[in-house]
Amino acid sequence: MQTLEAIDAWQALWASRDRLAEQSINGLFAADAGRFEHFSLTAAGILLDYSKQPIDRQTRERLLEVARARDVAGQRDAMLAGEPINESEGRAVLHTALRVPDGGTGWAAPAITREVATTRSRMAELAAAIRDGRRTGATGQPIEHVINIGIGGSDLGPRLVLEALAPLADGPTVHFVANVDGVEWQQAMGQCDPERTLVLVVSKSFGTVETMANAHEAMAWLRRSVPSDTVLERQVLAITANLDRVRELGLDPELALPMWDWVGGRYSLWSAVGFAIMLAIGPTAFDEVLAGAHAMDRHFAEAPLESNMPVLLGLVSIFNGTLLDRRSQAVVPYTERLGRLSAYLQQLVMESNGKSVDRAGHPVSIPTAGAIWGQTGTPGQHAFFQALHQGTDVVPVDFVGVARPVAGERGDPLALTANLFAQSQALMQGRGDADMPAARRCPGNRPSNTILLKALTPATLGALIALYEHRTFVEAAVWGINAFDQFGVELGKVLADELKPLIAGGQAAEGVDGSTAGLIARYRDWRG
Ligand SMILES: O=P(O)(O)OC[C@H]1O[C@H](O)[C@H](O)[C@@H](O)[C@@H]1O
Repeated sequence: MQTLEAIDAWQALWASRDRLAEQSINGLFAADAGRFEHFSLTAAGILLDYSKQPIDRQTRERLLEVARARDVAGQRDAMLAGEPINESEGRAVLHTALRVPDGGTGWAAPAITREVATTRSRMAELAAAIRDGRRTGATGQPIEHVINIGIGGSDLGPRLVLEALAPLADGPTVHFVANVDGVEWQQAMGQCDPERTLVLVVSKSFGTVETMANAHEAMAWLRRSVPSDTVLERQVLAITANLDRVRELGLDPELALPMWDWVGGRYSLWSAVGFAIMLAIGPTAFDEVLAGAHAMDRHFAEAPLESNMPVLLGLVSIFNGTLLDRRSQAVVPYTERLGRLSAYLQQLVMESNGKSVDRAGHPVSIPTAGAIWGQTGTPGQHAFFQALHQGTDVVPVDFVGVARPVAGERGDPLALTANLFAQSQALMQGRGDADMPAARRCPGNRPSNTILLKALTPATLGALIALYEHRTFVEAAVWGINAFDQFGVELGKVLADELKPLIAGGQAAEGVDGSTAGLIARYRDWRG
C-alpha cells in the first residue's frame, strides 16, 4: 500500500492547502446550484450535509482517491471479516458482529455469531424477568433501581443512550457510578432502597481500580443492608471479558454476562455492557438500537466510497484536521437528549486515534486526532460560539439536529431548529462591510457539517453512534494507525499505584520529581 505522502492526490491536496483554506464556501454555492444535493446524502434515517465545507468536486475526488490508495475499503472488509486488525494486541475488532439481527449470518464466524446470540437471549430473558418482577432481589422485593458501576467504555455508552432515550424508559431507574471520589456513589445510595437494587459491575478487564473500589463499596452496602445470604448472588451482576477475576471479587462467574476480547471497551455498548440500557428501555427497544447501528454497518460495508457516509465524514475530518491543520473540532447537538455526545466522542475519537506511531511502530508524519469537544445548542451559543464566529482559530463544527420532536416533550422545536440552521449559515456567510466597526465583523467562511436525524429513536441513535465509530475507523485507516489499542492510558495508572503509599505514608516522598514531591508535601499538609 502506498504511503500517504506517495499518493499523487494527497500531494496535490497538500500543495494546495493555502488555496483550500481560503476557498470561499459561499462562492462554491454560487457556482453550483445543485451543491446541496451533490454534497449531502442520507443513510439509516440520517442526513449528512457537508456542503458547507470548502470542498469542491475536484477536492472530494482527490480525497476519495486517497481513501482508495490507502485501501480503506480493504481495511474495512478486514475488520468486518474478523481479521486481527488490532495488531498490537493480536485481536479482532468485531463490535459490528454484536448488532447483527438474530439469525443474521455472514458478519462473523459462526462460533462468534452463536455466542453473541446466546448472550443476547440470556440478557433479554433476565431483563424481561427483572422488568416484570419475576426475578426479584434476595428478599423478594422487585428491582426498582439499577446501579451501573463502570468507567470509560463501561460507562459512557450506556449513559449516552439512556439520556437520549429517557422518554422510553419504563423499567428500573438506572444510576451511574464511574468516579472513585464517592460523589456518584453517595448520590446513588441515597436514592436506592438496597432491597430493591441491582448492582451491575461492568468492566471488560475486571481490574479497573475505580470500578473495583466502587464494587467493594456497593457489595458491602448490600451485605449490611439486606438480610439475606443470597444478596450478592441475586443483586450483583458482573459483566466482563475476564470471568476469572469475577470469582476473586466473591461473585459466581456462572452468573456473569460475558463480553469478549474482540470488543473494545469504547465500542462495547452493544454488548452486555449495554445491559443497563436493556433493563431501562426493554429488550425490544435495545434491539432497535442494535438494528439502527447495523443499518449503518450495512451502508458502510456496501455503499461505494463516493456515497458512503462514514467514509465522507472521515475524509472531511482529515481535510480539516490533517490537511488544513484545524486541530480541534466541535460537536453541537441541538437537543439536551444528546448532551453526553461530546463526552462519548472524546473517548471514541481521542482514545482511538490519539496516536503518534503507525501500525508498524514508525512515527507518523502527519497530525492524527486533535481535540473533539462540545456542548448542546442553544446553550453553547451563549458560551463558546463567540470564538467559533470571531476567534483566530477555525474550528470545524458538527451540528446535530433532530427533525421530529419527541412525542410529549415540550419546548419550541422551531426556535431550536432555526438556531441550528442559523448558526451554520452565520459561520459560513460571516458579516461585515467596510462601514462596520471591525469588532462587529465576522470573517465567515467557517466550515461545518449538519447531521440531521429524522427523529431521535433507538434506531437513529444506534446509527448515529455507528456513523461516528466508522468515521473514526476511516481516519485511522487513512493515517495508517491502530484505532483499537490505548497503551497511553496505562502509564498514569502504574504511577498512581506507586504514588498511593507515598501520599499516604508519614515519611518524605523520595525518588519522585521535585514537583510531585512538593505537591505530596502540600497535600499532606493541607489534608491535616
Ligand atoms: O471496562 P474496563 O476494563 O473497566 O475499562 C474501562 C476503561 O478504562 C481504561 O483505562 C481504558 O482507557 C478504557 O478504554 C476503558 O473503557
